[in-house]
Amino acid sequence: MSEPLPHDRADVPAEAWSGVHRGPLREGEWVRLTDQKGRKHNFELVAGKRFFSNKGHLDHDEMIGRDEGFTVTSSAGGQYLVFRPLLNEFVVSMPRGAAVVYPKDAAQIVALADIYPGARVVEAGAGSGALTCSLLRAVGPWGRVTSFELREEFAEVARRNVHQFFSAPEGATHPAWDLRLGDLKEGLPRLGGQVDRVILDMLDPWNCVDAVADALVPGGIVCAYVATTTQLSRVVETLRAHGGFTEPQPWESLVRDWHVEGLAVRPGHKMIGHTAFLVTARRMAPGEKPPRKTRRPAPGAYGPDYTGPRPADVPALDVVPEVTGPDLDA
Ligand SMILES: C[S@@+](CC[C@H](N)C(=O)[O-])C[C@H]1O[C@@H](n2cnc3c(N)ncnc32)[C@H](O)[C@@H]1O
Repeated sequence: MSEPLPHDRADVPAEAWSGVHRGPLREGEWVRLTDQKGRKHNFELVAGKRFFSNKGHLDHDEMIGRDEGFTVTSSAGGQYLVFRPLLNEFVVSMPRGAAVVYPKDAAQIVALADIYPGARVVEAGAGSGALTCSLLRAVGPWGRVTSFELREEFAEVARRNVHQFFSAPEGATHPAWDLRLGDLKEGLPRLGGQVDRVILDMLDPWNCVDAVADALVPGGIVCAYVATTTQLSRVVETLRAHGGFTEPQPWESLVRDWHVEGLAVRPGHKMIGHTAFLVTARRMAPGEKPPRKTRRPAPGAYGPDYTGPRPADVPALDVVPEVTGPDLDA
């Protein structure tokens, strides 16, 4: 990217930008209380304030100044476990503008899009800033995360949440973060290329594929996060049709809790049914194309010879995927 990295906070040590705090709880920090039924309560510690629940009240002053990891008892005998919230706990309880990337998916994005310390990452949209926090953690203070957001009110929510999580000193932003108001398609070309990773969490990622291809370094990764199968199909086909990316890899992750108590060892009864799909692909070097897969038409697919009706939004494939069993060694 053309602009210099904004490491202008010599007064803030690099480790301060992890979002992790040590030592006694301070006023202004967030805490997470877990009651005896496992219910969570997250709030900011304010001297003189009280936390109320169906088990009476608790004074914030009882918690300020103590090392996290203790139990407090409320005025009506309720017991609460007190810790600072972890990043995955913070993002599901922080104020939201747009829907957030859930922790299980943020973890997959960091792993599958191979986000590393020092990486130059671009994301859109910033939304509520949930994924931004994971990306900033992964690139560290010497990386760069440029977040585009179309809507000013969402950008403001993201700014506040990121600021809150990293507990930035007054007026300081994370040194690796560059939040830009506007459309990724227009802003990306102005970054001057040399982007290592692009993460797209928006309604129409397929419309950004050309801009992403121009910005990514050879070997760079694009990762799209989409909620529906129609979006999934469209973004995969657009990446394929572009020709300058490797075969797109669609993913979904399902996470299930387990109940383990004595001989009662079984999967939990509840799980999050669906969040979104991920698609990753790597940028080829300029002028290079990936080898075409050997394919034969599948009956009933919208292939080159298909002339019947099909949903207006689903493009016909120029090549129809082979119908095979699972390739477990791939
Ligand atoms: C689902 S939200 C993103 C949530 C975010 N990743 C998080 O974890 O908090 C999608 C956001 O993308 C923004 N958006 C949609 N198209 C965009 C574009 N072309 N450029 C920048 N932002 C865009 C929307 O305004 C919306 O806030």
